[in-house]
Amino acid sequence: MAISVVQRAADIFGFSVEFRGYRAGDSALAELGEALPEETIQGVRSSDAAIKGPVGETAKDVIVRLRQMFDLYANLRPAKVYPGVRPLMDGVDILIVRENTEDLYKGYEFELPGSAVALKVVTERASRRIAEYAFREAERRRKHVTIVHKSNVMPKTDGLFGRVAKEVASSHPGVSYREMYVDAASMALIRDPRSFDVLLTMNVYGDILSDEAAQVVGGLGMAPSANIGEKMALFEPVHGSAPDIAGKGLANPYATVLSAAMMLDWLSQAKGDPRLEKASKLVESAAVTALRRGIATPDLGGKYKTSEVGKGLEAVMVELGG
Ligand SMILES: NC(=O)C1=CN([C@@H]2O[C@H](COP(=O)(O)OP(=O)(O)OC[C@H]3O[C@@H](n4cnc5c(N)ncnc54)[C@H](O)[C@@H]3O)[C@@H](O)[C@H]2O)C=CC1
Ligand SMILES: CC(C)CC(=O)C(=O)O
Repeated sequence: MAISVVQRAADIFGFSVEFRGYRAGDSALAELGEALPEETIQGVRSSDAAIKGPVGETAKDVIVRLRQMFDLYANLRPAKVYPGVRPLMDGVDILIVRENTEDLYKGYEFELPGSAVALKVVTERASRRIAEYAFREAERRRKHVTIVHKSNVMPKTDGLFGRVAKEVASSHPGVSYREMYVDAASMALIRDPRSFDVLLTMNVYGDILSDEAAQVVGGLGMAPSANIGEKMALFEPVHGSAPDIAGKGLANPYATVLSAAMMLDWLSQAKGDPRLEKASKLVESAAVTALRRGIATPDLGGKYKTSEVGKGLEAVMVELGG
């Protein structure tokens, strides 16, 4: 779906795109013996940008590895109410900025006799660069950051993250901020989601809170994401392989389509090509128009299959793109 939408945008705005497909995930493990084959790693490395679909139970060996391998340190997870969806509350527009390379997802787990241990890794460098990213994003939005951690229980690790985030806050006087413990933040996301603009948090909390925020704005089928590094970026829907609905044509494709829009926007800045920015805007506005017209899967109350939503969306792109 992402490919056809990007190709359609390319046709409309007159730029060329070369798509290369690479295997990863459960099927790659079963058929090739590796969830993340070397060819896929090289493919990601040599591309201008990458987009990943759901890969299943081996997600840790694919996406967590790619994030760390290519230092894709900023995980951007917007949670925004689109027309035609059924949100818990209207008017919500949150950007979760999640540190993407450290914390318990670093993968240092050990078994001992009768117990198991995981190391939570937090560095000043990674905390500072993600906080800088979040405050810069807030400057372009509603100028408010909520810093989320649990330093009352983990004063060394989460304490470091919170301290560095507040130091960064002091160099962005135009952006206001508040601090919340993650348990209180998860409650506030339900009770008062409109009070959030940018939510800056650590890796594990960001993973969990972004599923919650997605549900607040209409469900995981509406949640795109970006994994951004200094020079590379990889885009993916927040959701997984949805085994309960897989193969039935029920999966909502908007999360993937909106991830493709994020990719075009990132590429427009990376390449300095305004046609790519126009393409990104067209994909998003076509999604808005299609959703207004009820072109949606059953999770949104629609009656269309995944592929029908894709065709409908492309038709709207052509209509809006001229
Ligand atoms: N970043 C990644 O690659 C991720 C991978 N996963 C993997 O995906 C597999 C399934 O994980 P789950 O915990 O079940 O999470 P999931 O995100 O696949 O599904 C959770 C719920 O959301 C629904 N859902 C997800 N995507 C949807 C869509 N596009 N349209 C409509 N409904 C949708 C599902 O039907 C399910 O009820 C696991 O193997 C997990 O490891 C899960 C989350 C993220
Ligand atoms: C490895 C993934 C399943 C973890 C996750 O849900 C994510 O980081 O998006």
